[in-house]
Amino acid sequence: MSEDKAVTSEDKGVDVPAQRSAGHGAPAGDTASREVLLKVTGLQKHFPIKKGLLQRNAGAVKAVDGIDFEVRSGETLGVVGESGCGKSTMGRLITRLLEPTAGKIEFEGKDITHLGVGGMRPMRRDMQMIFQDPYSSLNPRHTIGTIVGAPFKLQGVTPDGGVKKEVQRLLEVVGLNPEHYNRYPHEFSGGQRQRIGIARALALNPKLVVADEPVSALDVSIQAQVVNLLDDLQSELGLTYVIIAHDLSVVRHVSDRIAVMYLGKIVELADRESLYKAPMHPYTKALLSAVPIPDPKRRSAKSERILLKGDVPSPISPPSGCRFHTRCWKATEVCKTQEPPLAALKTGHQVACHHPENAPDQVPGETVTAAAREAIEIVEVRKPSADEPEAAEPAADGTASTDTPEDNPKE
Ligand SMILES: Nc1ncnc2c1ncn2[C@@H]1O[C@H](COP(=O)(O)OP(=O)(O)OP(=O)(O)O)[C@@H](O)[C@H]1O
Repeated sequence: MSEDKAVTSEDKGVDVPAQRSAGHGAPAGDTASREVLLKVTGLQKHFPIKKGLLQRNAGAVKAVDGIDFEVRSGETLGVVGESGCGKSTMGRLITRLLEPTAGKIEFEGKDITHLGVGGMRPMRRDMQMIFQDPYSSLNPRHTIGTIVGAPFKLQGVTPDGGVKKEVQRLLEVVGLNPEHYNRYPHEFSGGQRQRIGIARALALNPKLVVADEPVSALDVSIQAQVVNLLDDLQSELGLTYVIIAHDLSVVRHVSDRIAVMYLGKIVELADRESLYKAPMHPYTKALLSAVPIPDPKRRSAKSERILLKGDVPSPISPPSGCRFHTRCWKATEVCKTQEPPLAALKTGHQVACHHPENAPDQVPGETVTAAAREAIEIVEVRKPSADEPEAAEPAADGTASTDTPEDNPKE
């Protein structure tokens, strides 16, 4: 998230005092050299399906089915994929809101995979979650002061100067008026409510923040403001993020690395630049083809969108071999039978594909199946005319965002 950040908190008049002590939150730069904060190995979550009066086991929803990744201190890992591919389950597993079926989760080198409520209590301060829907995640009967101050109560912590003063400071940090301490959630707009959720997540000075679709419930014009706020807070407070989104355009400007998930698996994991410039997995290529092109020079070029036919298969009985083979236009016989491993085909770029794009074919000489030839439809995307406004997109420089009065944070 670091290097192309264009708007600072000062630019936006957001006063973000330094909160975290030195050591964490190293200055922006090469995240690869930083220490690993979170390490996930072979992580699985299978939700059992029970049937009948006797509640017999009738299979399982393989929501997360063996994933490996690391998150380094101070970096942002974006996690993308279509609805139902296991992103939220992954987020809830790593923050230990869900018990994993198998695999290992290490936080700062400590195995937290099966820690109980008591064991997790001290860790809760270090890892927080921001949820998708700011409307339902805030209790309508509680004031903002009570909501943002709740983590102190839960953890039995009294900040210097008292809870009220600290909550008011946090409200200011996220760009809200501290005098609105006694107001209720319904008195705030969607973007402001998400700021309240962010203030609550920051209360205990966490190291890792997992944001599950933090802007998808918000108006497009507000999305950029919230994304930029998260970006600023990361630089100021040295936070580490896992940001989950179904849309590659949301994580584009804020991620250092991006993991693409499909049916419970990570199919591609790469540095942001590498992924956007030369995606290797056909699924990623299809997702990217749906993202608006931000470069005005390239925008005038013809743009083709890859439409994947058919629905995402059921995670109860995912396809054999490569799970994407039923929707892939490059699928061959080997894809039906052998699951491709997630392998580094380039420095900082891993992919699980027998026939990757922008990389040597891993199983050359195979013939594309008849079904694969019918798997997609290519649609030419109409180029916007010169006088046509373009869709606002969360941009690092916030230029696509309109500061609507509705979300003017301090009003
Ligand atoms: N508690 C549960 N019990 C049974 N199945 C579940 C449960 N939670 C999630 N699932 C299933 O697991 C799969 C992955 O769901 P998940 O919410 O993690 O995906 P997602 O990628 O975050 O999608 P979305 O963006 O729609 O939330 C889905 O098929 C979902 O129906």
